[in-house]
Amino acid sequence: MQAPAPSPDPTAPSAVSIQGLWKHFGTQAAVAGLGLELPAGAFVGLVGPNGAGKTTTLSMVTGLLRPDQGTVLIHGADVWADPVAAKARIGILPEGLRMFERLSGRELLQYNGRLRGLPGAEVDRRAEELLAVLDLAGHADKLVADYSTGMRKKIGLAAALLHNPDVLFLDEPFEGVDPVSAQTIRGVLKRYAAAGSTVVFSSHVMELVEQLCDWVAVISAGRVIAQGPLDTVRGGHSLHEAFLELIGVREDDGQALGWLGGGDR
Ligand SMILES: Nc1ncnc2c1ncn2[C@@H]1O[C@H](COP(=O)(O)OP(=O)(O)OP(=O)(O)O)[C@@H](O)[C@H]1O
Repeated sequence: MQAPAPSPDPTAPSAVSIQGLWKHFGTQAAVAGLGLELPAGAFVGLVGPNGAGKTTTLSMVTGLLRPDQGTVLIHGADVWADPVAAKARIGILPEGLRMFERLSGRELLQYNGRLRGLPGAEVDRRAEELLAVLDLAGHADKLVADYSTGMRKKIGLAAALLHNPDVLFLDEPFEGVDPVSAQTIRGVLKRYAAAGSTVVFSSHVMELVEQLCDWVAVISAGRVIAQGPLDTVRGGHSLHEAFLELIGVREDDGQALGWLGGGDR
């Protein structure tokens, strides 16, 4: 049986340190002074309602979108001042990942491995292991263009893990993934985290976050409104209940949609 992941030490230096992060789109502040400290070795769930700013935050934290203001450190390396050092330590599975569609799954991993500066033989060894563990060995020579949604998530995850990063960021890794593939992805992530690496993923599925994560950050309107160990954030309730409470669920005023489902057409 696999050993449980060691609990993160909140006093250890942060794996990810975000301070005063801002991003405007036109006049709208999508991320509004967001701050976050994530301990090394934590399995972090980033939750928040639609439009809260999770994807925008992850894009800025991983060097894909330039912030208006603020700093992001990955194990002390500044993502925007020292991108080469910071990016060497991270793996990313973005939402709606665009990939080289005319490469096969195996070629995509070989290409990514060489980009990361790994020796060819090591890339081949790791790629074959990842393809096998993620149940993609039988599809390794198929073009990525012909992969299903779940297969795309899995090959994207393999590409993000190939250089064995210290911190892995995943935006909605389970969206559109069937239960079998989800189980495979969960297994790989747990194994990765059990070895002391840090995982940060966004999700709307509270049950999944409760199952996997030992650390949670709740984002609303571009800010962090709660962060800490899972048990502290949910405070004796389910995460679902705590989330609704923190966000402040809007009451139905009883007036809207009065026509819906009635006899009036
Ligand atoms: N490129 C863009 N141009 C304009 N507005 C944007 C852009 N990207 C995001 N936004 C806006 O910023 C806000 C935050 O969006 P973001 O995608 O970060 O939220 P999210 O928490 O990931 O949402 P969801 O859970 O629905 O994926 C939203 O109001 C969104 O409309």
